[in-house]
Amino acid sequence: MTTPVKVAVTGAAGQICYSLLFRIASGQLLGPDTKVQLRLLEITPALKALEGVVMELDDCAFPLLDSVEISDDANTVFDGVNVAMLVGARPRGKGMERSDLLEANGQIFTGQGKALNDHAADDVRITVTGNPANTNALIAMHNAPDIPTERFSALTRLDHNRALTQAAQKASVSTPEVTKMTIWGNHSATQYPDLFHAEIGGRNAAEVIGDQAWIENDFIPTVAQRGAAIIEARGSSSAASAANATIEHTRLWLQGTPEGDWTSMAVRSDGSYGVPEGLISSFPVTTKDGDWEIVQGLEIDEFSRGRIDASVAELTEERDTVTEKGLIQG
Ligand SMILES: NC(=O)C1=CN([C@@H]2O[C@H](COP(=O)(O)OP(=O)(O)OC[C@H]3O[C@@H](n4cnc5c(N)ncnc54)[C@H](O)[C@@H]3O)[C@@H](O)[C@H]2O)C=CC1
Ligand SMILES: O=C([O-])CC(=O)C(=O)O
Repeated sequence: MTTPVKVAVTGAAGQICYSLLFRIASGQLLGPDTKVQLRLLEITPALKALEGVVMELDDCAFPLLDSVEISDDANTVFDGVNVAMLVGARPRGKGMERSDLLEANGQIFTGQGKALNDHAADDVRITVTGNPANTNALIAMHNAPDIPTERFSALTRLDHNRALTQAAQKASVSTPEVTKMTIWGNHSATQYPDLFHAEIGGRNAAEVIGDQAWIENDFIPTVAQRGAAIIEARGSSSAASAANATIEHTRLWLQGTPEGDWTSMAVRSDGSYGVPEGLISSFPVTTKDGDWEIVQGLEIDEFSRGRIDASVAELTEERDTVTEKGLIQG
């Protein structure tokens, strides 16, 4: 057994966390040899519900769960944490876009950025799931000047997984046959799920599928609108699949992407692929030992260029909005 890892999770009494916490505690994030200390943040009115969740965690008698602490104070929860999963934020309802949540949620990430800056462990790795995830991560990053910017990320692995399944079903293969999937841009309706650099059974995925109309009129909108379709069907937003993706995103970041494959992760742009430096945008990323690198050298044709630019334009607008609101300094 190695030293226990301190994992902070916000929004711990919410829907996503009702799946996420149990999977972390059972070892699915850090593996079978690492104990976990859970640090759970909620707003004061939700602490009672969170106590109930903690009772249930106790009742699982997870061998790897070393301790659980709860609080409504971010400074306490983030003290010494190695991993922070920022899930706590209001979800959208029917007919809303995720960016409509900036007003309600943006502020949360100024305070949490500052608290992480002042209290997290030196090796902290931070993932934002709460929407609008890219711009919330940008806000947290700007409010944590002492934390290296590469420690901040936002979740697009859920979109990546959605794209894997749509492609696998179309090609009548199982999901592990689909590799090198990329989600570019924003976790929003403008995101660009890219089949042109993906592979199916080691061959170019777009060529294997051989149906440009399906890619444009079916695949891309289905993946990009999947969150809304789930809200329409379930009456509330995806929870178990979001928890699954949050685990997978962080596990891959800590343990590394498999040889010959990559993941999608929204990280601070260094200007790669013409994405303005400083935006938190989704890229194809390889990871190793807790570090990530944007995959370089992919050729971007006119179709992909237009899609990436449209999503990045939206991210730029969101950044301008939060700058105007004073949530980040321009
Ligand atoms: N990036 C992604 O792929 C996905 C993101 N989401 C987003 O994740 C967020 C959470 O979704 P759910 O768990 O379904 O929502 P939920 O409403 O069930 O839970 C959110 C929880 O966050 C708590 N919370 C609110 N403000 C907080 C604060 N300042 N500090 C700590 N906790 C706070 C609330 O009390 C609530 O318990 C939403 O913004 C949703 O849109 C959901 C699915 C996928
Ligand atoms: O659509 C939503 O609001 C929740 C979410 O981000 C997703 O399911 O991708």
